[in-house]
Amino acid sequence: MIEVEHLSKHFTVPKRHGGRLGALRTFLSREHDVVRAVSDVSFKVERGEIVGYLGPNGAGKSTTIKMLAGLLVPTSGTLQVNGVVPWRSRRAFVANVGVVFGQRTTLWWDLPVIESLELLGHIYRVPKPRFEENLKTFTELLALDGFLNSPVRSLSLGQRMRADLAAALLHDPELLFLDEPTIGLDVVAKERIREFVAHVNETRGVTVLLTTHDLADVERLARRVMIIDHGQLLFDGKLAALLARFGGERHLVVEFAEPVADPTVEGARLVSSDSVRAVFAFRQDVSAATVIARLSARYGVRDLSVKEPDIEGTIRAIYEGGLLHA
Ligand SMILES: Nc1ncnc2c1ncn2[C@@H]1O[C@H](COP(=O)(O)OP(=O)(O)OP(=O)(O)O)[C@@H](O)[C@H]1O
Repeated sequence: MIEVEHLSKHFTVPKRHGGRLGALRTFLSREHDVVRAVSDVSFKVERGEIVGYLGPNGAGKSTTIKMLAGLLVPTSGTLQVNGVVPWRSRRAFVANVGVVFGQRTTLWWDLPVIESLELLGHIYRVPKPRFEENLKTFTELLALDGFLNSPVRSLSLGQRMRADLAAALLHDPELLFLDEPTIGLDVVAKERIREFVAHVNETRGVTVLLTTHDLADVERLARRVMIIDHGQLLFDGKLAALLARFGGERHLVVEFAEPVADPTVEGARLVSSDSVRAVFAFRQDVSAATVIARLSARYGVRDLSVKEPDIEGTIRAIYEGGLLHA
């Protein structure tokens, strides 16, 4: 369904100068830096999968999604969605894809929700009976009826997100891009969105690529995760495999008082180290207090924290400790 090979996107930005008059020098200079937002990324997504696309801020997630959605042209590499190159055949492409950006709506701000949906039905040429059927289904599943006649600008964030989801799926796309679909929602509203996404995936076979910072979304929906950082794909596999590889142990993240080269401590293994920071992993049956005591006896420690091997902790440790770079 999605085939991405050696995909890269580089942006050229004015070189930033620091110091006194830095802003003026930045403004006047003709020098440029290259931001490698996405760098040599390859993956495939099969029909019917839900894949979590994760990474810290600025990792390259949105840039990848924008290329997949045909909104950005890659610098190099190839990309096909359903056999179509998105930015070359926008019309053929959008017919089969739905996109929901949590941060902004695709609906018309001043129109009642129902009119936005009808307008989209016309734009996508959804046959009338199919439109009515989908509207009925989504109204039930997403409980839209209380606000179908309200203008989008008057909706709560949760209501707007539900309306956006219905809008993205009205034309029966086979693929759905969800970019932070639960951002800013309360627990109940988040769960409703997750339930709906799981339902359309199960009953309609809709393939979903999900970008989120909320790992409960991933835990609930995605069996497979891809992790990107600094534009590079660091992990692609089952969530369970990621947790088995990095989650089986607890991690001790240490900040030393001074730079330490190759720190060691009995009972824990060094996962990564970078001047004053180091990450150690240790087994569940080893006491954290013992490892900490041994460490502080040997080195000056400014700060430390123990990370439990839950999904949240595991993935945060991966981002912070660069575990996958190791
Ligand atoms: N149009 C642009 N021009 C220049 N640089 C850009 C542009 N778009 C993105 N970047 C840079 O590319 C890198 C990747 O950005 P991107 O928005 O893809 O990250 P992200 O993983 O989606 O982050 P977030 O979780 O914060 O949304 C960042 O360094 C960003 O500043």
